[in-house]
Amino acid sequence: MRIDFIKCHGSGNDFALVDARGVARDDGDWAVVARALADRRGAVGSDGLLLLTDGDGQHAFGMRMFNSDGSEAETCLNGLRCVARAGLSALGIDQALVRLKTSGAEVRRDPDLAPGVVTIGELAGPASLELDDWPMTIGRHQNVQMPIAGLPSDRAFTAVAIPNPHLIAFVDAIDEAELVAAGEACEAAPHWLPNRANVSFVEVRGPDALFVRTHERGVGLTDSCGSAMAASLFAACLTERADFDAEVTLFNRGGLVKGCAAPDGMVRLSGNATWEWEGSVEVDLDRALAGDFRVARHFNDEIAAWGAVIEGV
Ligand SMILES: N[C@@H](CCC[C@H](N)C(=O)O)C(=O)O
Repeated sequence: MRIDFIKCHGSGNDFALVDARGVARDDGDWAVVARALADRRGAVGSDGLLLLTDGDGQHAFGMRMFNSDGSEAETCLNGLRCVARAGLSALGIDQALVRLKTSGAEVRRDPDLAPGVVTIGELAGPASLELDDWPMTIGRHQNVQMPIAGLPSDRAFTAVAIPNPHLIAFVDAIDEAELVAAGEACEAAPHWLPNRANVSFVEVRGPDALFVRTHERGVGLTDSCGSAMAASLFAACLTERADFDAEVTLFNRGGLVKGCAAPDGMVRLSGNATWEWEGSVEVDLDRALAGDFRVARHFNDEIAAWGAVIEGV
């Protein structure tokens, strides 16, 4: 099967984005396409697959996101900016309500954060602390700033769903091996955490700056995770490391986004949605392999504009 897609990224979290509006395809097939296009040893390579999907009576369009292991996530906030750019542009509108797997989000075109950097604002949430929904069965209904016995780390974690599940620990300095060990313990889907979780270590870099490093569910370490940045900002405000209703810069290995969390759990992010190239690829569904691929267009100006942003970080 031949698939047309755009290779894009939000803050260095990179995706293959497919316009799937009007396309009837099994979820199982999309999971295989995700594994094929996200395979870093394969023809394309990415952190996951994004689908721009049809809207409904309430939503202008929808988004689905598949991790590189083929699992479907409830949301993806770096990916949402990319899907929003494609959806807003396809419909010729500046803002929209977007349908997600289990929730919705508002998106809008924001002023460019730097010359030539297409920028999208998104409002997601409310962030929830209720563990029964994950489910996470650890003998309490919330986990704010407390160690979790099943993890190979005795740090204090805060559990936030937005609505995908995140475990967040504030640290003085990020120990990547420790982060990976905690992430992999969650990836094993232990009996107390059957739906797994994203795990982030966060450094507080002043009253209005956080640095977030994430081991993503279904992927592993990524350069950036938008929902982790949103969940980390909410956790930082909740534990008085940052202020509600104040703008905070959320740095990561891939760049940065601007964020603002409200006490009701709604989190606003504003960041890039950058096109790298567009093309098509042959996917062998039986073997989950991406084969012959052709690039129709490179977006070198956008790549350079984003490059200038991260050079300054
Ligand atoms: N990178 C994403 C989140 C992708 C989904 C996540 N791995 C999960 O399974 O919850 C983001 O930018 O939010």
